[in-house]
Amino acid sequence: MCSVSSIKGVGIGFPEQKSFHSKGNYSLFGFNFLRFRRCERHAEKKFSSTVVRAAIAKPEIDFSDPYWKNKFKEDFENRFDLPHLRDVFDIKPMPTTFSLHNRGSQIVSGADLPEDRKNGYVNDDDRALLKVIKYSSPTSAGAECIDADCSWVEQWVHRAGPRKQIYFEPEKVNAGIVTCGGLCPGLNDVIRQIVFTLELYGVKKIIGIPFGYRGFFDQGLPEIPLSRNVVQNINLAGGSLLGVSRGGANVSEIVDSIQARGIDMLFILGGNGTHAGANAIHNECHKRKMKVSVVCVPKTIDNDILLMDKTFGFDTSVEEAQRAINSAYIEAHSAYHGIGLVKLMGRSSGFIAMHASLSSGQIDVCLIPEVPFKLDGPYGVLQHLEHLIETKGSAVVCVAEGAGQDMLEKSNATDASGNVVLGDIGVHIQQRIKRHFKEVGVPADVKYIDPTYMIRACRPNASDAILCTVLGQNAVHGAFAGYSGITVGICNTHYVYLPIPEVIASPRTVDPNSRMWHRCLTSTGQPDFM
Ligand SMILES: Nc1ncnc2c1ncn2[C@@H]1O[C@H](COP(=O)(O)OP(=O)(O)O)[C@@H](O)[C@H]1O
Ligand SMILES: O=P(O)(O)OC[C@H]1O[C@](O)(COP(=O)(O)O)[C@@H](O)[C@@H]1O
Ligand SMILES: [Mg+2]
Repeated sequence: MCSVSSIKGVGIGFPEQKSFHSKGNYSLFGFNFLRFRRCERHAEKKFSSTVVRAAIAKPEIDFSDPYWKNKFKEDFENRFDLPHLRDVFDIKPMPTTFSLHNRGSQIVSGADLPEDRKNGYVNDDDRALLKVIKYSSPTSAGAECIDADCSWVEQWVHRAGPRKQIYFEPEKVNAGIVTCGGLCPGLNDVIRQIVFTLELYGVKKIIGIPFGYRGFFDQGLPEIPLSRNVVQNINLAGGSLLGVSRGGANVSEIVDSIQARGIDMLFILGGNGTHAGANAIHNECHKRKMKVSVVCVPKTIDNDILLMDKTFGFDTSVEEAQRAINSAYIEAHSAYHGIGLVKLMGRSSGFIAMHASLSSGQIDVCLIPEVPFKLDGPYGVLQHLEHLIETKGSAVVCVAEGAGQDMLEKSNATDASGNVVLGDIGVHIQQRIKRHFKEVGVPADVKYIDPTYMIRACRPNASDAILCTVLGQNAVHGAFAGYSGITVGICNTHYVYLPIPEVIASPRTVDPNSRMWHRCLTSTGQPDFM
């Protein structure tokens, strides 16, 4: 039995938390050194929409212990151990039907492969290194240290890919796919690859659940049968073939619906909220002794999922944002004392704004949620804009939607998923700029562009399309390998499986001490606005 009382859980609040806790003058991984088992780790999760409470205890490491590194590694291995159907069921694997040797319609099972084609499978013990930089000191840029000396400790995570042995008979599999949250370029590409790969294993029954978690219990929403024919061209359009939605996640009702439909492999595409729901679904299925594999594919243009290089759709959004930035730049440069202002998405993370600013090379001021700023005063944004108008004759500002929320009136309103409804920082800054220049008697021509929905409704660019392909295929391999409660990701260019709680303990945010933020500041030339 899992005992909750044995764990001291620390609430990890959305969205303010950083991915790493700060302790003393060096940053310390938020790792749990209590060695509780996986079921315990999940037990204390309370799923409210805006707060995910992960049972992550504050690390108490005895650095005087000569074996602390070994203990750390052992603990890390335990935490990143992947939940498996074997943990709950007495099941035996069978040789895979996923062929590395495809001859047209003839499927060659893994067992019958010729010798020279048998080394294409990933072993359960294969690992990828999660952290690849050895920081020599806690003061190194972006340093993520465990101890005061920033000692090097290997952290390995599980490699994704097809296994030689599988835990489902493909002919009997009943697979479901659902897309939740907001839109993101590449959703259709992932759906398409999941369907293709399932069919390659030999799966005959694949359904799409319409409009996110809502589709599980809204009787008026029929499920969508999926096959290679149905999904063949869906990657040519943005959006999701299945539709998306926020809110309405009642885990017990969803699992009732999974049970009633006989789904035994569920692929869930979504962001941190969706992952929290997916983990709850995974736990509930296991509690009810349902042999269901729940596998997520992280979807968020905000790029706010922990541990991975990036999420699909992010690159595309950054690229799409260029068009808005370029328009703002042209407007600003063509006007007398022109000021262009672009608001980009990013609820609690400024990745899109930072990357779009950097790549465009046209931004003078980039404002993100992670870095506080003032509009007024000698070091404020407005004063700097005055300086830019005086010296350059124009200026372009890029602001992430979650930035500067402290200067807006709080409404306490939430959306259907429980996400805080943000004040419109773009409109606020636009008004403040206009007012300021009027007050100081300097003419300024302010043009405000809000392309937020345009940057996520498009189809993915080539590199995102490839990422979607690999993630979608790996999601299916993970389910056949018998894992559940996992998500797929790319870490240091390698594809991996990660336990869901580890990637949503807090939203991933821009580290103001990172090289990337410093590069952004170097590029914009902006001062500190505090
Ligand atoms: N903590 C949670 N537990 C269970 N379900 C959740 C949780 N947070 C959000 N959800 C559900 O997940 C879905 C998507 O969440 P949302 O926050 O809108 O998007 P995203 O997954 O992109 O962050 C919604 O249906 C929402 O009700
Ligand atoms: O208007 P909507 O659909 O709520 O979407 C707005 C939100 O979508 C996002 O782009 C992405 O959020 P999700 O990852 O939760 O889908 C946020 O940056 C933004 O606040
Ligand atoms: Mg979210």
